[in-house]
Amino acid sequence: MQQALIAMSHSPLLEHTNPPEDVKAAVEAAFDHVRAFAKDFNPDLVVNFGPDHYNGFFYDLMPPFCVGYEALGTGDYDSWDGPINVPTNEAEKLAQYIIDQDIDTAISRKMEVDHGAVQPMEIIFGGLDTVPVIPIFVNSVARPFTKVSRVRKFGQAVGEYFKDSDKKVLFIGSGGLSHDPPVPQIATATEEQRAFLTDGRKPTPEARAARQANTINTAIKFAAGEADIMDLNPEWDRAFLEVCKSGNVEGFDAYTADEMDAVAGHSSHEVRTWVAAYSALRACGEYEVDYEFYKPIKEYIAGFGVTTAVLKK
Ligand SMILES: O=C(O)/C=C/c1cccc(O)c1O
Ligand SMILES: [Fe+2]
Repeated sequence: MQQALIAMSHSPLLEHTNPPEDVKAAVEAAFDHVRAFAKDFNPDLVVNFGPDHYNGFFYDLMPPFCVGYEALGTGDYDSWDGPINVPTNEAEKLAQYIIDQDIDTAISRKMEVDHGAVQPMEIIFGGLDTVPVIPIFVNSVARPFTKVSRVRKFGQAVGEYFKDSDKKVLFIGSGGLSHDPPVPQIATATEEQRAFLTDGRKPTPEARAARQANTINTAIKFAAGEADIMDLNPEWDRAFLEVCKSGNVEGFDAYTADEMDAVAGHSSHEVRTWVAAYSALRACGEYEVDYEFYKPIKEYIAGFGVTTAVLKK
């Protein structure tokens, strides 16, 4: 088996809020599963589809996709802070291949990636300086959003590139499922928020702490039924997981940005990373989802999903 997949939610609240013990234990068991899965698969390379939350990408230049040739973590919410082990030459060849398939992508020789991109690798491998990783940004917070069918085609191009590779490649998708954390949106932003969304790199320690405290407080209130954010939508989450399991990645095309906002929250777009990852795996062959965990967890502001998939023999 040359390709495999892990698609999972992330949450910066994992270390900051306190769900009931049985919920924490269930999430930890899911993390144990993905760690064992990755250890068993023993990838030579990870291709990591991740979102960003205005830590690395801003409205001064917001691409739908970006392949990182070199990258570093932003360290938000105590996530990976520093250089990432990216095989630059392979990333360059991958981007050229994607473009040759008539799918345009940005590239970066200094891509900054936040908790949303790095958390799965921190959980699975203990960091981003171990297994070589090509980080790929998939815009999941900043309108305008590219159509989901485009994300599928982008993922397919990535998968095709690796289909006959002699390397064992693990595709990771990080994000989702339904959730609506307090990340500002450009359409409703105040002047100050608009300035931040446009060019908010390198926040002061105070600004970063205030943002993080706001998210943590919102999560605590959300769990207590008192927060002014959209509820999680387990029904939507389960339907999305069914599409992942079906193997029919064209089924993702029915999702539209407006409907996702309306029924699953403004950060449900993070499932675009799953769409890219599942489409990449599908381009390598028929797959089966051999593990699924799901729980709506208000303390993490996340419809929390964890899946693994392998190619059919
Ligand atoms: O960027 C933030 O401040 C918050 C991000 C967040 C909160 C809850 C769930 C997630 O997936 C997030 O990325
Ligand atoms: Fe996120």
